[in-house]
Amino acid sequence: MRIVADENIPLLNAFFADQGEIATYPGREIGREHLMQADALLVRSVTKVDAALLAGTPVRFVGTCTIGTDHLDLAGLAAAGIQVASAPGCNARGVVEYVLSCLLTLAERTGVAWRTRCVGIIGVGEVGGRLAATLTALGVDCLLCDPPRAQRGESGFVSLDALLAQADVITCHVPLNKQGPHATQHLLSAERLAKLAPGTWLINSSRGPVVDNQALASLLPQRPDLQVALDVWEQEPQVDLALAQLCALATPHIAGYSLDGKLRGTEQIYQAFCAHFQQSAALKLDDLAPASGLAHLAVDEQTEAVWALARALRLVYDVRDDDARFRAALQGLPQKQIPQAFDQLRKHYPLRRECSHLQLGWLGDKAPPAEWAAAGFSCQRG
Ligand SMILES: NC(=O)C1=CN([C@@H]2O[C@H](COP(=O)(O)OP(=O)(O)OC[C@H]3O[C@@H](n4cnc5c(N)ncnc54)[C@H](O)[C@@H]3O)[C@@H](O)[C@H]2O)C=CC1
Ligand SMILES: O=C(O)C(=O)[C@H](O)COP(=O)(O)O
Repeated sequence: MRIVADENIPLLNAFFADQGEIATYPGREIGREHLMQADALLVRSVTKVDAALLAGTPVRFVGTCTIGTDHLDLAGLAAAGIQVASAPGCNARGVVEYVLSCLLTLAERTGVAWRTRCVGIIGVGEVGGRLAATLTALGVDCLLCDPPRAQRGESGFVSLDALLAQADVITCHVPLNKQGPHATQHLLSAERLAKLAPGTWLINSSRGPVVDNQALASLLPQRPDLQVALDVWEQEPQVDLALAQLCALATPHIAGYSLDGKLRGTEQIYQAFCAHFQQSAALKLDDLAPASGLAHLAVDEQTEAVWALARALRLVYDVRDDDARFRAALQGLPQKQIPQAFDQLRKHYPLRRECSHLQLGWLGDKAPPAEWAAAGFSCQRG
């Protein structure tokens, strides 16, 4: 068995060394010449894979250790008889924590309490669904928009235009679909952006083209009331630095970059690979993942739950650090050098664990507030 893989897949050897011979390359550089003897191709989001890339190669399995699949030509690969697997939900919690951190930061900067804002979630799948559950547990009002789910008869959704008119915060969690009845390319078009209510906070951590970046860059100089956080960019790894300058928060596509999320992605693809090649999937992430490196925070009945949660979140993840690194690395660079600097920020991303690695030590006599557990934090006595 020969496996070709992106060099940025963590625990690649730990999971796959027993399965065959592994050759790794930078994800953006994987070409047909590397695949002429490969049975399986394992990628992340930066490798564009279509039937033409694989034509004439023995590759019969493609696994992407990511949630998004817009870099894969799913229809073409299926027509060519190539099995494709992705890692649904693997880093969804990381994205939720990124959004929470954006809310805390924008609240601090504007002086508007984030818990009083109505959050409009566009795309209510793994990420949007977990975000809605977390915010609801914290007492935040949410509006949900997901036409594919509404069309399947599920209730509780509003139309996109109703959401845009009513929400104080808009956060996008849709896949990038260029065609079809629910296409998402430029879902936030120039026309829709122009209608954003005064003081709206807009967060995009889905895919760059979901928001018309050129229209946003034209709008923002006339709308200083809008607060925009962009994690994804229309021409990645190229970034429009003028747009980044106008954003309140700018990061290099790292919303889901918790180590936990990346490792779950590798494990999910290992399982799919073993199922495809009829191998037993004997290895478990719990046995291979590095120790948790728990952070601790002691709280008691006098501590306001929301204050404690904000403090807890800052201990594990702070989007301001990613924003500062992004601006320090990219500002003033000639355009030609931006893609490499963008990729370097992602390749050398600091260790980040999820909130499940934070222990809230409860010192009170009564039971700890239920909303903490509901919001995804573990709380133990002492
Ligand atoms: N910035 C980052 O680091 C990360 C970005 N992502 C992006 O986030 C996207 C969403 O992730 P998940 O929630 O896990 O995907 P998911 O597939 O579980 O959920 C997506 C939801 O969007 C809905 N949807 C589709 N078209 C829509 C439309 N036109 N309007 C409103 N809703 C629509 C779907 O019905 C579905 O419920 C991924 O496809 C990926 O592109 C995911 C992980 C990390
Ligand atoms: O899972 C997804 O979808 C994402 O957007 C990942 O965060 C992408 O990470 P890379 O594959 O670009 O490392």
